[in-house]
Amino acid sequence: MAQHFDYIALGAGSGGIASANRAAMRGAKVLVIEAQHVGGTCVNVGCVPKKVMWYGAHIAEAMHLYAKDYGFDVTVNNFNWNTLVDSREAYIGRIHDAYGRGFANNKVTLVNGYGKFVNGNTIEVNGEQYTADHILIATGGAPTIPNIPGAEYGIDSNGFFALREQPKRVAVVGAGYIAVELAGVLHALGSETHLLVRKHAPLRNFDPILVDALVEAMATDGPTLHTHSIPKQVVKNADGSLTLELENGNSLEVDTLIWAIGRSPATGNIGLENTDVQLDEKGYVITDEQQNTTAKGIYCVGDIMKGGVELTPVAVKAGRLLSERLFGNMPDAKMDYSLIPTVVFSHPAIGTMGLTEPEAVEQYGEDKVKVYTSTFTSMYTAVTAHRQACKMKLVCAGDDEVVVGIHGIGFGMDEILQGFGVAMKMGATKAQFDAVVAIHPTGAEEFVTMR
Ligand SMILES: Cc1cc2nc3c(=O)[nH]c(=O)nc-3n(C[C@H](O)[C@H](O)[C@H](O)COP(=O)(O)OP(=O)(O)OC[C@H]3O[C@@H](n4cnc5c(N)ncnc54)[C@H](O)[C@@H]3O)c2cc1C
Ligand SMILES: NC(=O)c1ccc[n+]([C@@H]2O[C@H](COP(=O)([O-])OP(=O)(O)OC[C@H]3O[C@@H](n4cnc5c(N)ncnc54)[C@H](O)[C@@H]3O)[C@@H](O)[C@H]2O)c1
Repeated sequence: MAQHFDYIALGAGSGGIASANRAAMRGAKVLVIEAQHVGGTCVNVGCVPKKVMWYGAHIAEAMHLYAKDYGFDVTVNNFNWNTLVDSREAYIGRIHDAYGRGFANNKVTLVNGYGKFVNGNTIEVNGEQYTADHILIATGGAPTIPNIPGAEYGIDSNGFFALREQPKRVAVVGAGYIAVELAGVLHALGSETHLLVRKHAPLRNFDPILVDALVEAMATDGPTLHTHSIPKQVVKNADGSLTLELENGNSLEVDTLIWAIGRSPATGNIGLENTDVQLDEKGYVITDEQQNTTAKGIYCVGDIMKGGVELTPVAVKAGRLLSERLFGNMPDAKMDYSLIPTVVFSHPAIGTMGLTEPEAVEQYGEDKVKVYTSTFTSMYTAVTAHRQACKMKLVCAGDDEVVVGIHGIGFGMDEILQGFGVAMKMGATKAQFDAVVAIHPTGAEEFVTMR
């Protein structure tokens, strides 16, 4: 006999955990099924280990680039990659424990195993069947590997987090968040790092002020950027090194190759053919604005959702709102996918929300868009030989100059954006930004003093 639950979450990542706990808090009998580690991509091979490595890179930069001019005579005898990895994994272990306590407190049942739909209200895992009135699919995604000869000699972001030895020479292929973040970390920690992008720059869909400043920062103190560089073939050499052959005729020899060319949704092997859930041509789940799939009683949040935004807080919020709708007496609850702030943990960090300048011009017309910018040297680096630029931009639209885009790159930008996000979400105008007294001396004050 199948065990029956009010709610099953397939996948205990950002979306599944948040939704399951909220449903249980609202009185539902909940089952979570997880094939690997609780916490999903974010906790195990995403945001969390990435941010730890980024902090490690910060410490390296402080010692190598800045300490001397602050008067410290620092001699670094050794950097032990494994110590950093051990500290990181121990921290992740403590997060796993916290999730376990959360599930226990909320009386959520966890089953470890790979779940598959048997029909629209039944999931089978480890040979057992479980039924529910409501089922959430939150299975996340996996890194994409290109279809070229020798691609298998490369690793992906999961492989990066599994590295127990620091690569001496490394190539990172891709131009998105992951490529930029991993290349920045590897470079700062001392690997000879090459970042290969297909077009003229990384993060090319971000506001041009960010792209230009990032490229400038990379040229000064960052990984070697190879533009217009498309891998054609990877050859493994007798000494174990890899030669990356490019379509433009160039080649590059490295010890480790990391593919960071995007991710694909994990929907291909979960028995969706036994349900009425429809996928788009790339395998993303089609939903309406309340996370309903095309199958009654089956919902979806997170990275597998068509038209979604692949960020942890998005999966978490959508998951919680769905549970409020299903079990919390909030029939109209739905996620607002507009104006989502995001940070790239590059060197220096990027924070961005809303429209880029080109997008605003296209949407409102050139004469309705006014742009304010600020360029300065972060005070943290200004007293050193490694001066690092901060660049900020406000994109305003209409006669009221509503702030429709906020973009910044520079020291502290990762922590600055959240508060301005509140103002933007409330529809703040440039005049309202200016009405706030600045906090001095900070980088954030530039956003309220731009002329
Ligand atoms: C390197 C990297 C860095 C990132 N950094 C950030 C960041 O700094 N900030 C940010 O906001 N976002 C970041 N992200 C994105 C973020 O991790 C994802 O958006 C988020 O994890 C998506 O949550 P999810 O619930 O959709 O899926 P996931 O977190 O991927 O969880 C899905 C879970 O489902 C499980 N699963 C899959 N199929 C089955 C099955 N059949 N049965 C049982 N379990 C199954 C998987 O094992 C997994 O645990 C990063 C991603 C990566 C890869
Ligand atoms: N700081 C953060 O919040 C953070 C960090 C990491 C990831 N994420 C999330 O995870 C998602 C996935 O990140 P990602 O970096 O894998 O994907 P992405 O979509 O951001 O970037 C993929 C990049 O690879 C390039 N590319 C695609 N195919 C290629 C090929 N064959 N050869 C060379 N380049 C190719 C694309 O042009 C694109 O620039 C992001 O969109 C983001 O939402 C967020």
